[in-house]
Amino acid sequence: MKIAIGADHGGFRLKDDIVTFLKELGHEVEDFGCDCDQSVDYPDYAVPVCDAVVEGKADRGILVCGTGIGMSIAANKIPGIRCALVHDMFSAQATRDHNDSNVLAMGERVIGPGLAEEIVKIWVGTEFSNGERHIGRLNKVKALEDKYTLHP
Ligand SMILES: O=C(CO)[C@H](O)[C@H](O)[C@H](O)COP(=O)(O)O
Repeated sequence: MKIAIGADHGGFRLKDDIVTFLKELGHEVEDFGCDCDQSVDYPDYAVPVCDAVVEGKADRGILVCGTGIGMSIAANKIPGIRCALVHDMFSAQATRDHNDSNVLAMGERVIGPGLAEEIVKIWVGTEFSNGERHIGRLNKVKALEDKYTLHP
């Protein structure tokens, strides 16, 4: 799988750990930064990761900031992105199974690398269930994108 990844200054250490972990699992990773603790703005790193997913240049995306919240808020503004903020293994499985989430957000200031790696492993390895009820709900989410997207 090809995975795009990005972080702000609050998440780059965990992001770097996840990059190494994903490569060990045999995945291709495109790292959009950042790479140091100089203060940056999370939307600037959410956008290139999400663009890569929406444009089909990456299969999935992973975003890390201090809490994962800022990244998830920014990512979910982008049509086509279903970003899940996850800090437990049950939700990692459920959000793939039920929501077909294509971006995972986590917070370096919330969880440690051991749990984050378990979450990534489950999230990357779980397929969408294709359940009829879930497809119907996702279609309603897509309809919201159309309804609330500003058209010039
Ligand atoms: O957006 C966030 C919180 O919802 C992220 O966790 C950021 O990483 C955090 O806000 C950065 O905070 P800092 O005080 O500027 O380091």
